[in-house]
Amino acid sequence: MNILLVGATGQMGRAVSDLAGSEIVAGIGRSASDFPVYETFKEVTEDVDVIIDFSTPDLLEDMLNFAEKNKVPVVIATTGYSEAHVSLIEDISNNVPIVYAGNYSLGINVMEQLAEQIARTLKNFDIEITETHHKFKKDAPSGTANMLFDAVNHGRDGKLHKLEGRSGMYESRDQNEVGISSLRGGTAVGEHSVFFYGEDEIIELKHTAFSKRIFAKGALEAAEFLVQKEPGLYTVTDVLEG
Ligand SMILES: NC(=O)C1=CN([C@@H]2O[C@H](COP(=O)(O)OP(=O)(O)OC[C@H]3O[C@@H](n4cnc5c(N)ncnc54)[C@H](OP(=O)(O)O)[C@@H]3O)[C@@H](O)[C@H]2O)C=CC1
Ligand SMILES: O=C(O)C1=N[C@H](C(=O)O)C[C@H](O)C1
Repeated sequence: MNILLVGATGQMGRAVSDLAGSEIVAGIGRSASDFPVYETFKEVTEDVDVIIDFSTPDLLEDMLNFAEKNKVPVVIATTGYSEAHVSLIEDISNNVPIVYAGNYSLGINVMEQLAEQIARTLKNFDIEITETHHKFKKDAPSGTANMLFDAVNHGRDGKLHKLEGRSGMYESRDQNEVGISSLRGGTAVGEHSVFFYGEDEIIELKHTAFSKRIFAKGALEAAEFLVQKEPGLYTVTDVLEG
């Protein structure tokens, strides 16, 4: 594969290039690397089979314009998108194949399915989500916490709503709220828990990432999957199922 790596010299960009080596033919970023790194998409002249993006929402529009114009599939791993950004991803996926996920690890994608199943079965349990990341992370809640919310909300037929951080006075807990708490510090790679609180019992589903390598590996597998595919919006579960 000839890969264009967006966010090439960031923490995740370096994890991807360490694994992919010479498959990275160019990057988008603001520092130098072993391969050509451009600040804008219009400078890219290399033949590209697939784009892998670990960068910032600010680059989304230019990246999707480049992908559509050159008919190049895209693996989107960046988080922190607005609803308008997500609509744009959905629109462009009518013309180019896209995998879009807030987390490319294997474990989180199975955890999503388990969380949905527990939410559906234990209808009266209160649900809370926590996430912990390194001190450099820019967005909160994490993309993964949002995915886990979507999973439990699906299990409760769309009746749930998010409460991002609690502060102040409350009469009582709204049965349909899901509190999402974000912790930031040090070098924490990524920890996510979904708690289900019942009467005299608690279930905690917990995932801990010990390296950034797992996300890079998952994104590269998604890229291999995508180069064969028709336009559409795909998930990591689609990648795992081949
Ligand atoms: N889906 C998943 O599995 C995962 C997703 N992520 C997500 O990936 C994204 C990147 O994470 P991470 O690598 O830790 O972050 P970094 O801040 O380390 O990397 C972001 C990179 O994007 C570059 N960049 C930012 N703005 C621009 C711009 N306007 N033009 C060109 N380059 C730009 C930065 O350049 P500069 O250094 O010069 O600012 C930096 O190199 C985040 O959204 C994160 O949440 C992370 C891990 C896993
Ligand atoms: O910024 C990170 O580091 C991570 N971001 C993703 C997220 O927002 O969920 C995935 C992973 O947890 C690491």
